[in-house]
Amino acid sequence: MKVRLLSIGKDRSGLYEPAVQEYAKRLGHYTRFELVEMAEASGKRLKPGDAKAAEAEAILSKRKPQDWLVALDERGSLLDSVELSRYVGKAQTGAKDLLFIIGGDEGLDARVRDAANLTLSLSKMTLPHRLARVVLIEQLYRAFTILKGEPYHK
Ligand SMILES: C[S@@+](CC[C@H](N)C(=O)[O-])C[C@H]1O[C@@H](n2cnc3c(N)ncnc32)[C@H](O)[C@@H]1O
Repeated sequence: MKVRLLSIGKDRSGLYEPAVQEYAKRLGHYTRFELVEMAEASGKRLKPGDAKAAEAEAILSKRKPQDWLVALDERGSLLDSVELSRYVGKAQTGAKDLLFIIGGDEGLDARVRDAANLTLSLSKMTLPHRLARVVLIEQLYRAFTILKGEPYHK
């Protein structure tokens, strides 16, 4: 199984990158894991709606036939950690790969949300996309430890 976490835009502050790298390393013990970063289209002087549409096209071009696409959005479904681990486990037993998508400053285009197998909310609050990436990657690590019955999750 392969898990990819695709995000739009860079962590200009550098605040979150060490945590992301730490959890990426840990996740690598459980699954093939890849971080994918794409440039924000808003930097290309497009209007916000056009930028989101351009990003949607680039995001959807990364989807492979065996991927379950999970779009991160504050209006999505709220799962607890065990429910997320079950979702990951279902993908694993179904020989599916997981492609998680975190949007940029403007959020995700409706085309990405519509194409998703799951729209996942981390909370009803809006998080900066880089912080959302840290929370998600920790929850993915947690999900694999739950699937293995390891004591990390209490
Ligand atoms: C700054 S937010 C964009 C907010 C934008 N106004 C919107 O309506 O989507 C950037 C990205 O971070 C992720 N994100 C932020 N808060 C989130 C939350 N509570 N749950 C899930 N994803 C979140 C989403 O992928 C979102 O597209």
